[in-house]
Amino acid sequence: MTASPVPTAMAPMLEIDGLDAWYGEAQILFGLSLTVGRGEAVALVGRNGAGKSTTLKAIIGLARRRARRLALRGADIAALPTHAIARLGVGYVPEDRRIFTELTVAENLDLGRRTGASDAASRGPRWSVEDVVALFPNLGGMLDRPGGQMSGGEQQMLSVARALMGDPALLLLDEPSEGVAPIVVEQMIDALLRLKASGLSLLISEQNSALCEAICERAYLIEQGELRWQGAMDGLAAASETAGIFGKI
Ligand SMILES: Nc1ncnc2c1ncn2[C@@H]1O[C@H](COP(=O)(O)OP(=O)(O)OP(=O)(O)O)[C@@H](O)[C@H]1O
Repeated sequence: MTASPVPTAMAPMLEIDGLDAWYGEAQILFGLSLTVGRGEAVALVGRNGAGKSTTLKAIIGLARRRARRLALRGADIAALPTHAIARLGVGYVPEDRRIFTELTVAENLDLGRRTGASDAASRGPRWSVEDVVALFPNLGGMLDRPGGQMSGGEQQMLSVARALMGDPALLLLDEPSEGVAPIVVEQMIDALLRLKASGLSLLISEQNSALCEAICERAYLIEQGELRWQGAMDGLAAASETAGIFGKI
C-alpha cells in the first residue's frame, strides 16, 4: 500500500513500519513496527539501552531514521524535520526534560506555545496556562520561578506542561516517572489519565509498570532495538518475565 499524501480521517494517529535508526554509523533500531490509534495510550517498554528513547527520537527526526512507513494520520512524515513534525501536532517530553533553567516557568510554557501545532487541522485540545496549572497545581505558585530552581518532579511536570502548550494531538513521553518521587508518579498518572480522557493519543516509554498499567491499553516490548512482543497490557508481565526483564518494568 502506498502512503497517502494528505491526512485521512480513518488512519491511525501514528503508523510505523520497518523503522531503522542510527547514531552516526551505529544502527540502534532494526525494523521496528508499531501503531498508536487515535485517543489510544500505548506503552513502549524494555530494559535500559533497548532503544525506547531512540524510537521516540526517530519518530520526530532527532535520530537518523529510515522506514517503510512513518505516518501521522495517514500522512508520510519520514522526510520532515523535527520542527515540521511538531507543527503537525506531535508533542515530545524528553527523558532529560530540557527545561530552560534561566527562564521562568511562565517563559518555558510560552516557548512550548510557540513551537507547537500550527493549524486547527493538526491541533489536539487547546491548552492555556490556566489549563496546565489546573492539571499540575504545583506549577501554579511558581510561574515566576526560574526553571533551575525547581525540584526534579516539578521540572518533569513543567516539561509535560510545556509540551501541552503546543496543543499536541499525539504526545510522546520518555520515561515520565524516571527519577521522581512516588508522590509525583501518582500525580503524573492522574494527569496522564486526564489527558487520555481528553482524547490525546499517548506513546509512553516507561519502566514503571504501575504507570503503564494505569494508563495504557497496549504495550510493545523491545530488546536490542528489535520488537520482541506486542499485545494487551495484561499480557506484558508474562512477556517481560520470558524476556528476563520482569521487575525492571
Ligand atoms: N547519542 C547517542 N550516540 C550514540 N549511541 C547512543 C546515543 N544515545 C543512545 N545511544 C545508544 O543507543 C542504544 C539505545 O539507547 P536508548 O537511549 O534508545 O535506550 P532506552 O531503551 O531509552 O534506555 P534508557 O532507559 O537507558 O534511556 C544504547 O545502546 C545507547 O547506548
